Amino acid sequence: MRIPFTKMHGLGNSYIFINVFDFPIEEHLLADLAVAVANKDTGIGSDGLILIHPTDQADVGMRIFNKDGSEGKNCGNGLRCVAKYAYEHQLVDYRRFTIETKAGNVSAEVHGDRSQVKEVTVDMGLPLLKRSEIPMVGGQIDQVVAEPFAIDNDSLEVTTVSMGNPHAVFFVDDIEKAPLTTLGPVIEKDNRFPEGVNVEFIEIANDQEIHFRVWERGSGVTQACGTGACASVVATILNNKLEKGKEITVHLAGGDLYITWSEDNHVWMRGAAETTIQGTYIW
Ligand SMILES: N[C@H](CCC[C@H](N)C(=O)O)C(=O)O
Repeated sequence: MRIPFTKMHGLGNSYIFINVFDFPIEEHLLADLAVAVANKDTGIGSDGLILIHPTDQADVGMRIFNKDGSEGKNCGNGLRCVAKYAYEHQLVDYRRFTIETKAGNVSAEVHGDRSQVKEVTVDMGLPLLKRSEIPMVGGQIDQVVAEPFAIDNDSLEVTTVSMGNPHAVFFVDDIEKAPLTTLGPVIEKDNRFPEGVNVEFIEIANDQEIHFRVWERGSGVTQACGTGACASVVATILNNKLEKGKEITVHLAGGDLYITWSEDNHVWMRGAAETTIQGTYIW
């Protein structure tokens, strides 16, 4: 197959995008295609695959597949790239439009002209906070906020938030010493998370900034995670470490995202989206 693709990233969290409006792909090929394109040696190299597809539920649709071929229900960095692509390629007529995800619709607004969108704002909707919505098993209390979480020989405290996809957030005193590659993969697959989980470590810098590192479900360490940044700001506010309604700067490995958990409970994400390669993948 000769597959036209565009490689884009949000703060270094990169995906291979296929415009299904022009190039439909059979469903049974998608997981293997995600693994193939993500491979830096034999493929293109990315954190996964994203399809931009027609839908009657929104202006455009997004499906996201992790590096291991698993399908995620949402992707914040992917959404900003999809919005950029859709506006620049005239799949949509206006700067504000809706995007369907497996977790429901979101609304996006692009900033910049059709020749090059630099930044996108997304209303990510409401965070899901119930244990059953994460999902997480074990424990009785309906919301998981600073809950004791024994793992290997460590005893941590976990706060869980779903942005349509599951996130386990842990607070550390020094982000550079976060056990990202030691505990990340273990927590990702822990049986308390029946659908797996994205794992975030957070250091509070001040009342408007946090430092962030992530081990992603299905992709491992990535430079950035948009839904993770949203979940982390919500978790920090649930722990009374930050104030609701203020724009928080999240310093990720790949750059900064600006997140607000507003008084009406919507989570807003603002950040960059960039195109790096357009080409044909031979598979
Ligand atoms: N690994 C995630 C999907 C990608 C999310 C991330 N790249 C983002 O920007 O939100 C999951 O399986 O839920």
